[in-house]
Amino acid sequence: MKDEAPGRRNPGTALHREWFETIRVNTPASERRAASLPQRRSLKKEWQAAWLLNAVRCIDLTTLSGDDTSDRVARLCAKARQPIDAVQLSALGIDGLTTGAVCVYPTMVSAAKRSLDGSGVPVASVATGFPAGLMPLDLRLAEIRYALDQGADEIDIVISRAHVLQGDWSALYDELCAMREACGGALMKSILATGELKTLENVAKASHVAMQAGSDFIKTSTGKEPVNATLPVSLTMLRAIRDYRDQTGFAVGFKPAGGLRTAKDALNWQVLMVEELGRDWLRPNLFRIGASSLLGDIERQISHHVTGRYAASHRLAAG
Ligand SMILES: O=C[C@H](O)COP(=O)(O)O
Repeated sequence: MKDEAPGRRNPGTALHREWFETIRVNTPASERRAASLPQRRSLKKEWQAAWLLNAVRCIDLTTLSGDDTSDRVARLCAKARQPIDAVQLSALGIDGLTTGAVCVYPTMVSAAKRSLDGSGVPVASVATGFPAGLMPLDLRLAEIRYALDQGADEIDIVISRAHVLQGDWSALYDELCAMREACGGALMKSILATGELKTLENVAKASHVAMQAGSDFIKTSTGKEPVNATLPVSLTMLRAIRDYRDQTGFAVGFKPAGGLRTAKDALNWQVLMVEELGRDWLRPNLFRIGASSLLGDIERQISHHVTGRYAASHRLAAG
């Protein structure tokens, strides 16, 4: 796999409709497969803690609220630097654990960069008219450039759902290529907003176009759609990632986001990754979990693993 270099970028390809035009997705079969996951791998207790710690290092710790302030972002960044209590980590023989990134609105990037200075934790910014993306393209591209000027290391863009719903794959591809170019050296994660794409076939096709246009990650949702990340949608996207790897040799990352709140979710998504793509994908350069409130439950489970009891929520470091 060509994914070892830290700054790896997906070079993309020309638009190859033949890679996706005939795709058919058996929705009931995908749903059955997703539903069977929790039973497929019963993780032993001692391994659960390791899987949960791995989930932590893959979290894009997120705040995307209308009432965000630089103080809230600073608290979030403090959590990103030290997501799990140091005493508990040392009981597990680990030190230096951080989240994968923090994810904020463009106007919060500079506050996040200040708070994360020297930590090595990247700052991801949403852009392109997040969450709906219904702005003229030049303004969406200008927003990417603004976020980069503020210091963003990664850009989470949203696609135009209308292009997918109308089957206008050239328009989607061209728009994404323009965004990819505007991202320069920053990683581009493309949010498909799958809850608004109507069918799993559309999800599969949009995934292919996003990767062909050079997305470094494909991401399920903004967290603002009525339906956000689900296991059947994720299964469809992972199979598209596998196809793209088979066609090009390039490993694109995956980011489920929106509604992941429990340690069980973190385990289920990792099991899905391993079963569909293999263990190589379970690291931050190929797997991120976009979540605003998942860390609290993981902390509770880690605390229980170390001490044998659940800590009161005010004793945990997660906000
Ligand atoms: O990209 C991340 C999502 O906006 C987070 O969604 P969430 O608040 O449901 O965890």
